[in-house]
Amino acid sequence: MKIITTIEQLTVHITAIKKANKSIGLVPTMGYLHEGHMALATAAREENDIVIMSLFVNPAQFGPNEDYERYPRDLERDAKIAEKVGVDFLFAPTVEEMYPTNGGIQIIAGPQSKILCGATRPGHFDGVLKIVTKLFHLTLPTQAYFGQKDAQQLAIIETLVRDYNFPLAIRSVPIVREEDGLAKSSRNVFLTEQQRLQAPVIQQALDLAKRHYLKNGDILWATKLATEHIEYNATGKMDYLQMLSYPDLTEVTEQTDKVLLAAAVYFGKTRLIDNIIFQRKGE
Ligand SMILES: Nc1ncnc2c1ncn2[C@@H]1O[C@H](COP(=O)(O)OP(=O)(O)OP(=O)(O)O)[C@@H](O)[C@H]1O
Ligand SMILES: CC(C)(CO)[C@@H](O)C(=O)[O-]
Ligand code: BAL
Repeated sequence: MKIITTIEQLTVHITAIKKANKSIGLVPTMGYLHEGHMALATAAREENDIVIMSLFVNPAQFGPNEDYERYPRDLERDAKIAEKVGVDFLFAPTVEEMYPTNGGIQIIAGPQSKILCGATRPGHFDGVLKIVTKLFHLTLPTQAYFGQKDAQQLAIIETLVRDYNFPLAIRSVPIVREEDGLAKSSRNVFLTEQQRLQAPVIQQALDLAKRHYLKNGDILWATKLATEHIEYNATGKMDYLQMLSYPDLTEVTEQTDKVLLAAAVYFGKTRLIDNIIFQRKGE
């Protein structure tokens, strides 16, 4: 595996790969790798000739009072993990390398970005689209891999790619969980022992809401029950727990096929997200 830190080096490799007519699988990450990222890389490894993983804590998607500074970083550790799962190129640029100028041109995400995480993190998805657009242009992937844990992000990136005719396919990978159901996340390292024990309530609550909704069809009641389940069983503070049509992220109606039940909960300063996606009329 080669570690690359500059756009110039990356371009040399991409040009050679394209010339050899090889397919490229891109796995964008912010590093501090865990089994969730490894599942993305494994899927990319199976489906492409060349796998490129990017590792970049993107300042553009963090708000001023968020955890950009304290986000966990460990390039040496990540490089070992990436190599093990068969990544060919690890692209780990600096902020100056990615954002050397600010010409003021922005990519603004649409209505899908104003709710759920976007309501709490204004501008977050604009920052995500900024970096993924750059990564798509720099790596020219045949396919790019994203996790369903960030279901809203996935839906917004799919919209960008569809509406702006990016010549690549978006591949989504199911959520990888700890044995007790907690979704794997780089931010889990920030949890205290007590918070870590409580954190699986998020998934339990989402399951409860799903079962209740499929039985009674009452969204308000299902989401209220699930919210209370978290509030009763954990010290975490609710950000949101909502049920929406997926992937458009609008209100659930009789026409809705797939439903997203998503939650974000603060454990101290650590904000965890999780979701489940299911057929409105049951599997
Ligand atoms: N548990 C998981 N299962 C599947 N995919 C995941 C999981 N966790 C992260 N991913 C995916 O990995 C990619 C990179 O995510 P990122 O580097 O932000 O990791 P993260 O663990 O989600 O970080 P954090 O939870 O702290 O935001 C994203 O496409 C994300 O959806
Ligand atoms: C897609 C991404 C790597 C862009 O910084 C990030 O939002 C993430 O890790 O999900
Ligand atoms: N996986 C989402 C990245 C973020 O929290 O900024």
